[in-house]
Amino acid sequence: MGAQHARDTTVLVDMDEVIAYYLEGLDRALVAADPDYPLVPHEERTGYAHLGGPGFNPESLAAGMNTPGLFRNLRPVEGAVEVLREMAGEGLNVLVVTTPTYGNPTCVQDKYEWMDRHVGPEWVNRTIIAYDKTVVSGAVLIDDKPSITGSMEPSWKHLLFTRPYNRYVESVPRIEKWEDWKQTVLPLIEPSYA
Ligand SMILES: Cc1cn([C@H]2C[C@H](O)[C@@H](COP(=O)(O)O)O2)c(=O)[nH]c1=O
Ligand SMILES: [Mg+2]
Repeated sequence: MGAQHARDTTVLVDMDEVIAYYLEGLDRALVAADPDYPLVPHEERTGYAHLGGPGFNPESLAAGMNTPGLFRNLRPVEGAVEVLREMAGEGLNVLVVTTPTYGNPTCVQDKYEWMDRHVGPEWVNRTIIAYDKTVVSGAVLIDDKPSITGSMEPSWKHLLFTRPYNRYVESVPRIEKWEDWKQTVLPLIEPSYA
């Protein structure tokens, strides 16, 4: 079979903190696991891995992160589901690419169920759960993590989805909010597409 597109129109979209509010769900799970857990207000997080306040117990953090059902109950980010559908409707090949939490026994199933419930059943097989996002081919990856590394030189250009803990990053182009997708995503696919 020949190539279906004359150029790569694949847009890869991260899940946690990009289309689903992971940190809200994690906070609930942390307090359930340890009522004294020192939560970090989201606006005060200084980095991606800043998940506990002074004196936090790493075992409580692990218990929260590994809570069954955590990933099933996340709230969708405003506008995200609509934009996924809109991008697909414009002929882009949209795939959701997300890293699992290995110790969470329901994480993988929860992520597929979340996509089915919030975006639609046809999006389940558009969901790639992978530790190494560099092996997934695409034109653009929209992701909140400041630095994404793996075993390959990525084919995609990273578009940083703005969250409080990545505001200090200046080296990566960013998308501030979903409604900006046309101005930010399309020029990275091909300038003439915009
Ligand atoms: C936002 C965030 C996520 N994680 C954990 C939770 C998930 O298992 C993965 C998701 O990673 P991805 O880069 O969004 O695919 O990582 C975390 O540990 N800390 C965070 O701030
Ligand atoms: Mg993320």
